[in-house]
Amino acid sequence: MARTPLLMGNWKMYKTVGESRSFAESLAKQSAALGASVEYAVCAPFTTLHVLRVMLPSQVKIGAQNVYPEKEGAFTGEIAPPMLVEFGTQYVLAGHSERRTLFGETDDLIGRKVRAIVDHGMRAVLCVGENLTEKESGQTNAVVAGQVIAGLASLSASQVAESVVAYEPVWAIGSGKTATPEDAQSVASEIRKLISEKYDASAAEKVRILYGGSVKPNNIASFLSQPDIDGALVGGASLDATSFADMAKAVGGAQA
Ligand SMILES: O=C[C@H](O)COP(=O)(O)O
Repeated sequence: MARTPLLMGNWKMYKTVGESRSFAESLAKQSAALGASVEYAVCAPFTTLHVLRVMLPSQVKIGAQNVYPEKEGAFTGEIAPPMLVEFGTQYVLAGHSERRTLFGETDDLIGRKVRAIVDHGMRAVLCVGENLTEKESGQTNAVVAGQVIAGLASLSASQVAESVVAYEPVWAIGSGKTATPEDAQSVASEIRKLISEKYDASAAEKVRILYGGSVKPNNIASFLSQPDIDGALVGGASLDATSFADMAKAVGGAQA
């Protein structure tokens, strides 16, 4: 069964409402690049979700970068799943390395976020990846496996099948360095094998695995052409509409 490729931008803490409007207008002019066989999404700051939902080409889904795992309550500064649903949010990132390292998010909290995202009918994008020290000491697969198991722990096999895992080596994020497509494929293949063992073959076959870390228009196809890599989670290169459209064209080509 073929998995639908997913090109997902993560805008991080970039773009005001005005800048988001300009992005949407520019991408709308280039919407011919958005082929029907690929799924597109932008994970944007909360303040821009409404304008993006209204203005982005309809092929591009709305994603959020974070959520708090409670329906409502006295959690100052946090955002609840129903608030995201109301904006038409379909994807939510959980466990991005910047959340893990800068904000101290633990595997336990990330697992609760994944559970809350799925419970509210959105799709979780569980981000995993090793840092440089872990890579250099040969721990990549062990670190990634631990994060995958903990992040998905509360989901059933059919819920895992509908979720997304983004493999993002921490040392490749925003650094201009990427994993080689072969190394990224090797980790993606290990993730799929692990999901088959922990859940079932159907979940492993259906779950989409993305690569992230310094993906650009000129290298995205080399990742998407790997058998276990189903898309990309793109930071910096997703901020410019023409760059996003160029990646969309490259993804279409890689899957053709
Ligand atoms: O979520 C996206 C990743 O952090 C990758 O960011 P980057 O494409 O700027 O390296």
